[in-house]
Amino acid sequence: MKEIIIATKNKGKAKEFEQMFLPLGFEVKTLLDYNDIGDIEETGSTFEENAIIKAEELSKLLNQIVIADDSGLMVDALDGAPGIYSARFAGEEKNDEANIDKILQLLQGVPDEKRTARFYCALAVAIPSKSSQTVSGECEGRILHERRGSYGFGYDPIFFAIEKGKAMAELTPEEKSQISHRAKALEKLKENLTAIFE
Ligand SMILES: O=P(O)(O)OP(=O)(O)OP(=O)(O)OC[C@H]1O[C@@H](n2cnc3c(O)ncnc32)[C@H](O)[C@@H]1O
Ligand SMILES: [Mg+2]
Repeated sequence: MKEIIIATKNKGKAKEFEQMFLPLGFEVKTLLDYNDIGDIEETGSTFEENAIIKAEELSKLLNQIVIADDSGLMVDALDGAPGIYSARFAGEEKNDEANIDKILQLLQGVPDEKRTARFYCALAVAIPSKSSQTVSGECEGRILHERRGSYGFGYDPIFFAIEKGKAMAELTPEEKSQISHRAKALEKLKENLTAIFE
């Protein structure tokens, strides 16, 4: 099987990429398979910049085509926060549960109609000695008042996905990949980038 490398250390993302790339005939490798490679610092000011930083750094190291995902949650009542800081919203240790608690606390007393939010995903593709490309996808939703469901990862338990009428964490992997920000970005990648899929 062909192989595609994703510059991520996030287990939830890695699982989703495995499931989404399998039908395309790709086996996914991630930074979880290269444990001698350290953390790549996300110094950009947009999702796109951070995705490019991650993809290019690993692509240079391995001299291979690499995809990276920079994603996050944008809450309207918090002026778009946590945004690019989603992973470390409640502290450097990147704790999903603490991040969720912080969102719920900040939105205490905020009524449903003001709890609108979206997930955003930028995917960057770095190809050795070519310039990098990015695509993005979004998924509209609302922040719930409490956790629901046990699928997925990250902020999924408190994100009500409008298109499905359910919490993201109540969706099976197949259902999530019909509507997610990540799946939408990947769709565009398939259209735009024949180089990795030929
Ligand atoms: O940088 P890598 O190694 O890929 O892993 P990361 O977890 O640090 O990933 P990001 O920097 O892109 O931060 C993404 C944050 O947004 C959250 N997130 C992204 N996609 C999500 C999804 O599909 N469902 C729930 N939360 C998501 C995720 O939990 C993180 O807190
Ligand atoms: Mg990160």
